[in-house]
Amino acid sequence: MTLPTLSIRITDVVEIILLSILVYRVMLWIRETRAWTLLKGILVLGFFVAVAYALQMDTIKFLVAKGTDLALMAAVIIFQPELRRAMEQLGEKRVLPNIVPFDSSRNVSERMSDKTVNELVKASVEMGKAKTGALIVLEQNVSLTEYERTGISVDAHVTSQLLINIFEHNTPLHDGAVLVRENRIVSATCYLPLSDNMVLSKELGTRHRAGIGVSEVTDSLTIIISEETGQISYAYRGELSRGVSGEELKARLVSFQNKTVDMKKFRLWKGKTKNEEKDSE
Ligand SMILES: Nc1ncnc2c1ncn2[C@@H]1O[C@H](COP(=O)(O)OP(=O)(O)OP(=O)(O)O)[C@@H](O)[C@H]1O
Repeated sequence: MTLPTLSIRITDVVEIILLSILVYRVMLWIRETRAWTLLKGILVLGFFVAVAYALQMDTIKFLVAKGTDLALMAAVIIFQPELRRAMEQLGEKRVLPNIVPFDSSRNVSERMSDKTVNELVKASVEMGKAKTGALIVLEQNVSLTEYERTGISVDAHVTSQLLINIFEHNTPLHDGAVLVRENRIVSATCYLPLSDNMVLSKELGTRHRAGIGVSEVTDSLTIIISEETGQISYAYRGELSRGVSGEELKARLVSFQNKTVDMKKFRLWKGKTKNEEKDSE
């Protein structure tokens, strides 16, 4: 008996590596999202289907054959937010933008200036002391344009006075969230997606849920000031850090600021953005 000769080309090896990375990334994604629970359900269902196939149960086999396409479509609809987030994360990995330099999501992010960090901290501490409720979202690589559209356009430098004024009770702009891009307040009264995380403390109302919600679906950092307690909190990647001090907030903002340092280098050859021009004026 002659054994078949195996000819492995270099492209086969590359293909195996790429597929392994893809499977690994998909598994990580499943682990981090609601899809994990679904996967466990599918595994149980898969076991029963396998039994049905082994025992030649024709009706079940017929239903499975007809229902697979429908189930795939339903999964895409149900997991639309997670799939969208996964695609956005792929864009954030700085693989595509280096190949496709006109990727618009890159244009909106820049390292915040030290002045902006100080103004944000000052405003948060003062609003905390006065128990003025506030919700401030700081954009990073994922564009917040879709939430910006739900609010009133502002376009002004970040200053503590302006932030305090915006969130002042019974003023037209105090409700909802303020969005900050680079060193500017771009919009106020914005409506954010609420987090549906069941594990969150029942004490947390809609302001906190909205702050966490936007941090789950984007890479933004949200500062939340509680109207009830005056506590300063921040949310990042769905995690809430509650009751932080001014110093702690500042440290967090400084590390947030440093995350995008290399964006400047990237944009040296692209010229100044609209806001950079305004800021340098
Ligand atoms: N989806 C949303 N997007 C943006 N802002 C929201 C959203 N939902 C609620 N808010 C803001 O939160 C305010 C209500 O806060 P609520 O008291 O329910 O929350 P909370 O988390 O308990 O905060 P606090 O500790 O300040 O009371 C609203 O007046 C509004 O300004």
